Amino acid sequence: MTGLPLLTVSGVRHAYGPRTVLAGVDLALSPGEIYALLGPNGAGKTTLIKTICGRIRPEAGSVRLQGQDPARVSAARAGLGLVPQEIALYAHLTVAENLATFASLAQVPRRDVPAAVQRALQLTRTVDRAHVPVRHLSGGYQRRANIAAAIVHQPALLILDEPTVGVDIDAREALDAVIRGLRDLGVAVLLTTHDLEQAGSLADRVGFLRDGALVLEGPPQALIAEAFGSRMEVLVELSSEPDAAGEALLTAAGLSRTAHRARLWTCLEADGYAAAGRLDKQLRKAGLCSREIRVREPSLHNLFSLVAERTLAA
Ligand SMILES: Nc1ncnc2c1ncn2[C@@H]1O[C@H](COP(=O)(O)OP(=O)(O)OP(=O)(O)O)[C@@H](O)[C@H]1O
Repeated sequence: MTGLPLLTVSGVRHAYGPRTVLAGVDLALSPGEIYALLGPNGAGKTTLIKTICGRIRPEAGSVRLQGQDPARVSAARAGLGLVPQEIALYAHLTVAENLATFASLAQVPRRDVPAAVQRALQLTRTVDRAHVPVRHLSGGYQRRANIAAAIVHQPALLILDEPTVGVDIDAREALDAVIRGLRDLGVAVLLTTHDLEQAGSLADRVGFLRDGALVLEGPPQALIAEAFGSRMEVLVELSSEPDAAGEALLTAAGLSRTAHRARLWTCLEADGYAAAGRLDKQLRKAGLCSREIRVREPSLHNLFSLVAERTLAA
């Protein structure tokens, strides 16, 4: 992270009818910084992105990109590139044809278009697919081609809405490498994601949006250390889904169900390994079979649960 903020969002408020979605959001982003915006479904992430892009005018507060308001000044909008959730490319055109089209739309001078296309292909590692129609590309290549289209005019800020949707695990590393490469060139990157592994490994800072405000913000490892200290996560994977009595027992033992799998239960303990042994015995005695008990360092998943459950100390 270097220099003064490139993007400043101050006290932004927005409502859809009676429903307030953004209730005073403050956010600053510097050149060469990756910021991951996290939050449950419907938290307002996409609305905030639309506001930053100038597509929604906030009812209160302000957005400034390089000192200008993107909702009013088209030159400010030229300073950003957006990769939406759904791939937004011409499916029948090749990657290079798409990039040339997007370059022209972004008013790159005609003589500079070939070099701009080449640069975007190289930065997104899509040179080998330059002459392939987009509809024949894998999900990972389509996403990178969409990033290429968003950066062909060399914006200072790149915004990615859910970049890992439709991208398989193997292609994610390549995607992350492209995002890091852009960051290293000084591009500021703002992304929304439900992929907490990606956010934890990629972002310089994360921000949790809840109830229309950023309730927690900072470097992921520092936030995790601050929230959990030296506690470890104990994960219990049961052989089968517990019945009501089993659930009561697990809850009484201090475990809570993970969001994604009914058989996977978790708790945070100061004495992680000893606690795992204790739990194992306790569960066996009660007739609950665990397939595996793991002890690991807390992650953004734990922090996300903590924030979502509003149990974080004020
Ligand atoms: N055009 C609209 N009119 C009315 N309500 C809307 C509109 N767009 C979004 N909403 C509502 O505003 C809330 C925030 O939506 P938004 O898409 O910003 O959330 P999000 O955090 O991006 O969600 P997700 O993670 O599911 O993409 C949701 O309750 C949504 O239903």
